[in-house]
Amino acid sequence: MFRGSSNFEKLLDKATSPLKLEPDWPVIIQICDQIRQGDVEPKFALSCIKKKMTNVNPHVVMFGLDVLESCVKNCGAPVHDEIGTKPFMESMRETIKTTQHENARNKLLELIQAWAHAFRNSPKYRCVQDTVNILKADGYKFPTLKESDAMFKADTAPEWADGDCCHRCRIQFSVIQRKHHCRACGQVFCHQCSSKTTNLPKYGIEKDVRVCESCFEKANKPSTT
Ligand SMILES: O=P(O)(O)O[C@@H]1[C@H](O)[C@H](OP(=O)(O)O)[C@@H](O)[C@H](O)[C@H]1O
Ligand SMILES: [Zn+2]
Ligand SMILES: [Zn+2]
Repeated sequence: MFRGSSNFEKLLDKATSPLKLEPDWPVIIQICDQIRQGDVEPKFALSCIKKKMTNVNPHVVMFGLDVLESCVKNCGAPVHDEIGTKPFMESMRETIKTTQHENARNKLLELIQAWAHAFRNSPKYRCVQDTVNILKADGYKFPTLKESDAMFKADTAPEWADGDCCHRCRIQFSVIQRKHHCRACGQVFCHQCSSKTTNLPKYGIEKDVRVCESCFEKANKPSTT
């Protein structure tokens, strides 16, 4: 875990270097991949990104916002679960109130508005819309919403299901018969039914991870073309 974090921090410092003249998208994509592959905890990643918001250098702040925007768009629920919390939203409000950089303030208002729109049907992330309402009540002016900003295109691995027996052979789990999860379908299996591994590029998972028999076959069937 520690290695992943230090590697993540190096990537983030590179992506937000004040020496850069424009966003370093290849590095930003690597950062998103690290989160999507589980190489770094989303909570840790976002705490590092948040620190960039308070940097004295406006370039660092703006590049940090580019990283934040990309992670929210590309990493799915693990990141949404972090930003859609009251503490995170409060820290964003604090940044909007205290930052010396007008561009950063406007970019953050734009992002929070886009997230509120994207999460409009998710009560779980209600505090994002609440934050927009509070900021409006505080007199902040939001830019016109661009629908495209609120489209999260990421195809992310499904959340893990729970169960007391194997999804495929129905054997009951016990102290001996341990549970395992397929990273492709998210279902719970015994070891015998999920002993294979494969990468899942469609979910941004480049390394081999545990999958069930049927997901292994699907991921490795010869293409018909
Ligand atoms: O070994 P355990 O103590 O039962 O814990 C299980 C392992 O962590 C499994 O990881 P894996 O899928 O990578 O095997 C995970 O899928 C299960 O949900 C956990 O219950
Ligand atoms: Zn089984
Ligand atoms: Zn599966």
